[in-house]
Amino acid sequence: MEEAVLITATPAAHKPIGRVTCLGSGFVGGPTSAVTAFMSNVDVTVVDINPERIRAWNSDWLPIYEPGLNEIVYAARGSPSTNAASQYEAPQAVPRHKGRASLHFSTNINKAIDEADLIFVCVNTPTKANGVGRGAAADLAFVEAAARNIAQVARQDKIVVEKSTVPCRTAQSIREILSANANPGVRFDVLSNPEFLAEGTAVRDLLTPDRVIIGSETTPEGLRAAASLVDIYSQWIPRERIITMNLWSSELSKLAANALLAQRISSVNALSAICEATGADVDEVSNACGLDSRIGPHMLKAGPGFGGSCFQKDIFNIVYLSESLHLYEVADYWRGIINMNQYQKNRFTKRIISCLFNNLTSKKIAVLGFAFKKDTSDTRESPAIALITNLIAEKAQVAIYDPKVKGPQIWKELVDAGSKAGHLKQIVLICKSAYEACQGADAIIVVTEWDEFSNKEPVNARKVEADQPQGNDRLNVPEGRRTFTPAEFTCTTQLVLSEISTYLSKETSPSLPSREAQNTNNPLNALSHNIPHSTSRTNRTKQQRSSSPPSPTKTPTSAKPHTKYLFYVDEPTKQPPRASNFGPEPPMTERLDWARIATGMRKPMWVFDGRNILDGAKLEALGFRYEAIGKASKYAGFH
Ligand SMILES: NC(=O)C1=CN([C@@H]2O[C@H](COP(=O)(O)OP(=O)(O)OC[C@H]3O[C@@H](n4cnc5c(N)ncnc54)[C@H](O)[C@@H]3O)[C@@H](O)[C@H]2O)C=CC1
Ligand SMILES: O=C(O)[C@H]1O[C@H](OP(=O)(O)OP(=O)(O)OC[C@H]2O[C@@H](n3ccc(=O)[nH]c3=O)[C@H](O)[C@@H]2O)[C@H](O)[C@@H](O)[C@@H]1O
Repeated sequence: MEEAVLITATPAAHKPIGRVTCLGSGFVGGPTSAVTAFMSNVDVTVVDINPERIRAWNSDWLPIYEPGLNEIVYAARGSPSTNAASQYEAPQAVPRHKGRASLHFSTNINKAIDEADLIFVCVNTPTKANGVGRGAAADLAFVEAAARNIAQVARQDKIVVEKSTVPCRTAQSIREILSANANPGVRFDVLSNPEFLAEGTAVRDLLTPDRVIIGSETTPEGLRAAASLVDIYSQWIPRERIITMNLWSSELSKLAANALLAQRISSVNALSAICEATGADVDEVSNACGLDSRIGPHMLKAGPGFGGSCFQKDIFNIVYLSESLHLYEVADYWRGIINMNQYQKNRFTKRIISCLFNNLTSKKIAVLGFAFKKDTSDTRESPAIALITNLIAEKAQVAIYDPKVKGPQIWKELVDAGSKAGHLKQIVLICKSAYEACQGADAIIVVTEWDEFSNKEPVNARKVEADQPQGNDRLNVPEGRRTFTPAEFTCTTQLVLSEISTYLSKETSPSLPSREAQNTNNPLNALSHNIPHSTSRTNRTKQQRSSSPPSPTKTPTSAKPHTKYLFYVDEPTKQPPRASNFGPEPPMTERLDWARIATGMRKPMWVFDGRNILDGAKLEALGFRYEAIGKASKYAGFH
């Protein structure tokens, strides 16, 4: 068996990388390329077979929503705004970070492959829908097509980096496809470099990852290729967080990490069912367990079942692998996590139906949130889809509001889940505000934990700091210095960028690579330097202003002028010229006024909190009947 190898010194003759091409401009390819172009000295060209996506990446209206992403893309593109007539002025304030554009989006795939020294493969790897392994194995058609394309076009040696999540030993298949189709004299080295970013925190995760994994062959050529990639990442990531290992360990580590994370969520969701039956409170149980340092606090939040494009797919991948290896008990173990997730989704719907007197016919149900989690526009496998499909089957009228998901995307998901488009138009309403959705409703269901829905007191930053400085470990902030808590961190673009800017500029931080500490041209510094302190166009609400943690300029940890708080608008006020899923982001709204909602609802007024983001006592004081995941029901099953 090959042993894991830690590259401590860069092998002498490895190739310096100047140009990187990324195949796939999705949730991974786009942000990863943007941060790489922004933080390193390489030029990155992102290509995609979907021209609409590339058009969107080249426009003011990016195809995905991620806090902090707009600013980095605009800066790295070096072309602040493509629409001169736009009222969207924020990008003009962003400087060119290197004095030139180093991030490009293109549909000319062959040219980009030909010019690249290193190619990231960030294409989709969905679960197979047909044939052998249907419903479980990974569909590698996009990966194979990408490999063939690279082999046919390349006229010089390339390093091919598998960034997509793939089954263990896929690098072997890629290598065979590349060498079988290669032009004479062209050599390919294949690396595995799985991505661990989570949506909603992608920029932060890419800027300050817990670790970067690079798998390579342990031959001199393989190690040299790995060293080339280490060189890129080490321009902004501390070297000790860049781990090298053999290819198969790297591929399996990605699947394993996702399976372990999903397993925690299914475990806590299973406990939530016990809580509801016994009167225990799942938040209290999670907190009690998470304070054990061996368990840790993350990924222990009960909810309506996990969503997103990867957890289920990657566990199915392990199930399929286990069965292929005749490890049936192992396969059953992992399959149990998905079964529990499905059970949780159905359980939540059943509880709602039970409370509503087992009759939803013609009742108006407001669904708050459609994205699979907050701070993303992604809807893949969102628990909202199964929930709404169930409500439709019960003949309810459904009004949906999500601050970042566009109407056409919601229609598409519901049609893909089996609803008829014509029927949907009659019974589903997509609303521009939560107030519109809740007007005249019999019940409200909170499916996504967007901050604006919560009526809980914002986290008291100072108290959390004193109690549990858990946000700091991820950022490796030196002892005694304050940073934002994870909850604050994920809230807004401003927090993400200003905190990261502060972090990267700390000259005394022992964990920073010296390049960052000494680099006065650090692009993040420039980014915050040049953004005017204008409140006139800010989309921050009164409440956000009063409840936000203090500006880094006012904290003792960040006295530098360039760490000032960013008042930044990332939403254009003008509609884009075409109708599509890719449009301007609507402004973030203030927190919901639940008293106002109460005045417009039908009685009895139900609120079903799928995320435990509401203060039930406050709602009950307003006359609502409040039910929450993992808390004993007061009403279900009594009719
Ligand atoms: N979404 C996430 O948060 C994460 C995803 N991953 C993994 O990364 C991979 C990509 O995921 P996403 O970015 O979410 O998928 P995505 O579906 O958003 O993007 C994939 C893109 O690749 C393009 N594409 C397909 N074949 C191509 C080709 N031959 N040449 C150029 N472009 C091509 C597609 O048109 C699409 O735009 C998957 O394997 C996924 O499991 C890993 C970590 C996080
Ligand atoms: O491979 C991937 O695609 C990525 O999958 C997840 O990231 P992501 O799916 O974007 O988001 P998570 O924060 O992990 O949430 C996944 C789902 O679990 C739910 N969740 C999460 C955490 C929790 O405590 N409880 C809970 O129900 C979320 O609401 C969401 O529906 C992993 O966290 C990433 O590390 C990984 O790179």
